[in-house]
This record gives sequence, C-alpha cells and structure tokens, in this order.
Amino acid sequence: MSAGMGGFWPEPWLTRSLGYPGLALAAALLLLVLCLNARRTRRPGEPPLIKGWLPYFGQALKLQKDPLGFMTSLQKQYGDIFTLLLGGKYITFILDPFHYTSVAKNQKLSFQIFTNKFLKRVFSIKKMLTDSDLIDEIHSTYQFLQGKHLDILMESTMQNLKQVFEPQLLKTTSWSTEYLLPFCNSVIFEMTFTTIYGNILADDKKIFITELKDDFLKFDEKFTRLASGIPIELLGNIKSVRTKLIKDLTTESLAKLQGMSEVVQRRNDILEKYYTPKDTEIGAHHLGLLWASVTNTVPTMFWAMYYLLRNPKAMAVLRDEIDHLLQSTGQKKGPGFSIYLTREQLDSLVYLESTILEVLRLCSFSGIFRFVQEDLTLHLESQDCCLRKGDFVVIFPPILHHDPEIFEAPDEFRFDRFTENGKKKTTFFKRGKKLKYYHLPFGLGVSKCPGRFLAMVEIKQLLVVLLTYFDLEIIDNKPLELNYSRFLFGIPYPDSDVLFRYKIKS
Ligand code: HEM
Repeated sequence: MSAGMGGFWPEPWLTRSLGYPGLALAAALLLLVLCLNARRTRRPGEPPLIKGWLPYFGQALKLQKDPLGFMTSLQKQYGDIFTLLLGGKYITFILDPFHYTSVAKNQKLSFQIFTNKFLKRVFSIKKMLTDSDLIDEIHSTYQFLQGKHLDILMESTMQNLKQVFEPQLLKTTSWSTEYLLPFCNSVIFEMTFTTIYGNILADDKKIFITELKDDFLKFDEKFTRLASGIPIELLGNIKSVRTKLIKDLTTESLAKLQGMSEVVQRRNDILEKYYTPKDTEIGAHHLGLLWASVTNTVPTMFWAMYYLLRNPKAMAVLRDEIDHLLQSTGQKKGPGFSIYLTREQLDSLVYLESTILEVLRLCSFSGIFRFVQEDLTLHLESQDCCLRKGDFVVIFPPILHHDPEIFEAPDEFRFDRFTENGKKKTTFFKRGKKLKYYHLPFGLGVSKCPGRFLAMVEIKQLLVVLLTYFDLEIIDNKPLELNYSRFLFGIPYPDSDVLFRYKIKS
C-alpha cells in the first residue's frame, strides 16, 4: 500500500466545495501558515531548505508538473539531499542510492506512524493508531503471500484466468476491440479479488464483480484527495461508495464467498479477536488490502501491454521464449485453456521478467516515506545530515531508475535491460561501485511490499496467456504520458488511453 503522505497538491475544485465562509477561514489559516513558513530557516548541519515563493504549497506545483525534470534540476543545484516545503510539510529527499541503507535502518524514522494516519484518512481504520499488537498481528499475515503459500495463490490465479478467458477461447476467431485500461482493470480486478477473497457461487457473479469493481474505481479515483486529508464529506458521494464497499467486505459478506485465500482467512481471524463481529472496521481493513492488491498491479499491467504492443520485436522475443518453454515441458496449446506453468517455470522466463522490471523502472513514482520521531543526525557516507522532529524523509527511487550512469538511455523502453547473456542481470554500478539497490518499485525495508511476488506472478501469467493464445495489435499507436496526479503514491495511470484488438490465434 503506497502510504503516500498527501496534503501536497493545490486543488482548484476546493474553491467550489468550500464556498466563501470556508474560503475566508482557509485564507486566514493560510496566512498563519505563511507566517510560520517564513519563520523556518536552515539550521547548521541541516540540508539545503527550498521553500519556493508559494506559501504552504511550496514547490508542489512544479513537482507535480514534471517530477523527474524538477527533481533532477534541484539535484544539480543542491546535491543529493535537500528539504522541500510541500503542502505545509517539510520533506527531506534522499537521492543517492548509497545513502538508502542509513535511512532504512534508522529506528527513529518511523513508517508505521506515517501509514497509520493514512489508513485512518483513506479507509477509516482507526484502531491501528492505538493498538500496536493489532499492527504486529496483521503484519504476520503477510507470510501467507510468499513461499509455499504463493504456490497455492498461483494455482488459484491461473484457475481464475481460465474462468475469465475460456469463454472467449471457445468462441469464434474474429477480432475484439477494446480500450486497454478498462481491459486491464477488469481482468486484474476479477483475477485478484477471486484469488484473495474467493469466488461468488451465485449466478449473478459477473454482476457482483462488475459492481464491486465500478465502486472500487470510483473510490480509487478520489484516493489522493482522501490521503491529502480532505474530509470525505467534501468529496461528493464517495462516503456512501466507501460505506458500500466496506459492507461488501464485512465478515458476513465474505462468508458467502468460496475459496478464500489463507492470507484473508488469517487476517479475518485476527480482526475478529480485536473487533466485535458486526464492527464495520473489519470491512475497512479488507478494503485496505483489496486496494493495495489492485491499485498498482492494474497500471503495471497496462504499461506492460502498452510497451509490448508498441514493440513488436520485444513481443516476438517473449512469444518465442514462452513457446520454447511450453514445448520443452511437453505442453501443446490445444482448444480451450490448457497450459500450466509452475513457479520455477514461470521464473525461468527471463525476458518476460525483464520486461516487467523495465516497465516498473520506467513507471514507478513511489516515494519511500519515514516520519522523523525526534531531532536526529543521519550519518551518511559523505556527510552528516540533521533532521528535525515532525518532518518527513523520503527516498525517491525514480531518480535512481532514470540515472543515465546506471541505466543507459534511461528514458527508452528496453525489454531486455535486466538480462545478460540470456540470464537475469542483477549487477548495476554507480561511481564504479556495485549497487545494492538499483530497482525499488516495491519499496524498501519495513515498508517493502509484501504482495510483490503475487503481483509479479499475476502479471506474468496474464501475459503468458495473452501471448500464447491471442494475436494482439495496437490500433491507435500514439505516445501516452504518465498522469502524475498520484505522484509519490505508486504506479501512475496513463493520461489517456489507446484502443487495441485481440483475436484467438489460428
Ligand atoms: C505491481 C504491483 C505492486 C506494486 C508496484 C506495489 C508497491 C508497493 C509499495 C511501493 C509499497 C510500500 C508503500 C510505502 O512504502 O508506503 C506497498 C505496500 C503494500 N503492498 Fe504492494 N504493490 C504491488 C502489488 C501488491 C499486491 C498484489 C498486493 C497483494 C496483497 C500488495 C499488498 C501490499 C500491502 C498489504 C502493503 C502494505 C504493507 C505494510 O503495511 O507494511 N501489493 N506496495
């Protein structure tokens, strides 16, 4: 869950929502903050302080417009560590990958304090603020997303993909045309929901999943605003949409599903210990997990498809790699959905994996946030750096991912960038030194994404199915930009969409 800290970005619609009395109050508050902002100056030992001319919002507008360009220009001017004023908060950015470990290992920099506020604002989960045992127990369930448990999940994702695609595989061989984003949304949502939460047995399964997905998308659209601390009452009907989603995920509702994953079963057992059975906060916890499991996987799948559709050479190499594996494991692509790959087999597809890693390198804009619990000094390789209580520290991997010293032609999509002599490439260098961290779309240390293995498996399986069974073509082959409205919150969505078409291979 990309627990971004929010509150950075000016919102033009706020004028409409607040009305004049609200605006007057906001203006008075802003003036107060302006006075406070003006008072802050850089202390000895602290990183360069960049406040900008705009009170409160500071550098937020410039950063949101062109995050990479702006950060690169600040890096050139101020070096690898500096503090920015963003939305009333002081955030120290750490850009040198050799400094990441000092941040990740410092016990006084807290991820949990930071994420708990976010859980309350976005999902209305309150108990995490006060109960550290609950936090620990919830974290213990993440083991069910890895190791042998992942094999079980993987079987389930394949079964669910079969259910999604088999009807089409048995149909005629004419082209279907769709927009890419809704296509990825539908398939990933259904596949992930049924894998983690289970299957609806009733005849109206399709209706249930579609309604749930549509509500989820409405909620997700307002996510950045909720995370920014804007009261939900000011966000149209989102409160009722969230309430409905939470209701769909209460213990009672989940009892109607079959084939619930171990991770959700265990999570539910724990929640029932801490809450009364009818407490709606149980559903809010499940909404949090559902959000984390879908919200980054969808745009990653989108960008993977987009880049492959625009790069026939890459697509041909991937098809070849998959065909070769299917042949070597004695599998024939018969009528209907028949292929099966183990985790080891899936992981042996190095060009497929490299393609996904390359998409994540190009498209991940997550920041890794920590809250400074007390005044402290970070001892870094080249310098000491004083941090102030109440500020935030952010490791910002996009600068690493786009560093031309580490990745040649960093703006280009090179599907085989993470391969070397037909094997996975894991050595990358900066200043002549081998990098421990060169690819961080899933975060770092205590906040590293526990669902990363499942995400990779899902995307790989879906690509294997699409490339094995279908001819795929892009219709509007146009360049798309990343939409930075979720900047610092994970994988951005595209700023518009493209049509593509697919038909069963003859
Ligand atoms: C490509 C897909 C994904 C990406 C890029 C991604 C990325 C991330 C990142 C960057 C974080 C850390 C957030 C932070 O530091 O604030 C995170 C946390 C998390 N992710 Fe993922 N994620 C993905 C898919 C998944 C999936 C499929 C699940 C399934 C269960 C999942 C579950 C979680 C959870 C539960 C957390 C919160 C962990 C905590 O509270 O410590 N993610 N994810």
